[in-house]
Amino acid sequence: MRLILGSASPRRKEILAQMGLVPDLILPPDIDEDPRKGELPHPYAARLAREKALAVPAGPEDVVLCADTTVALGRRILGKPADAGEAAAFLTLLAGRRHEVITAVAVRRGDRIWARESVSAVKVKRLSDAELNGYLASGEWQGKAGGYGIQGLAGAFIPWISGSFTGIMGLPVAETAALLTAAGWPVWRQA
Ligand SMILES: Cc1cn([C@H]2C[C@H](O)[C@@H](COP(=O)(O)OP(=O)(O)OP(=O)(O)O)O2)c(=O)[nH]c1=O
Repeated sequence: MRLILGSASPRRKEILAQMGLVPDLILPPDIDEDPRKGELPHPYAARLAREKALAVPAGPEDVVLCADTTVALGRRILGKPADAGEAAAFLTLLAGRRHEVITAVAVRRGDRIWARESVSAVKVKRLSDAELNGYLASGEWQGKAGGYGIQGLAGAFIPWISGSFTGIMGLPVAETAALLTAAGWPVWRQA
């Protein structure tokens, strides 16, 4: 039995380490992440996490862990910005209001899949041009849903959250521990 992290996200590897877990293998899935026409943020995140878990090649006893983090502004899905212009547009949309961050986690062992969602509310303060431009210049928006990472410089833009900090970062520890345990992975053995 091996633990396979199906993710290219360095944050997910770090958060697993925080849980005392080191994956035997990291195999990032390659799936189409485009939302379907009219697809809402919650079903989208849940679908992607499952599709990622199914796309990772694994033996029947291996435990595969995948997740998807989606920023939702009402019915709108904000994914990873393609470039600085899109990151600026996302941050401008998010500034001065609350949004949701959904991280869906899926664990697969053989044909069985266990899945859960972590939902957090995040408030972003109003942003000055200096803040926005400074953040864009940092490049930290790259590869992050909604164009920001709460764990980095953008933490200064976020006065309030309700939910799970690790969920916003990409892997909610409580839900992940529960799913791994359900799938038979001994979460506390290595602690
Ligand atoms: C909102 C937010 C997202 N993120 C990151 C977590 C995820 O890596 C990324 C969302 O993209 P995902 O598609 O969930 O994950 P990924 O493409 O990085 O990796 P993989 O699909 O291989 O698992 O955004 C932060 O690091 N901090 C934040 O505050």
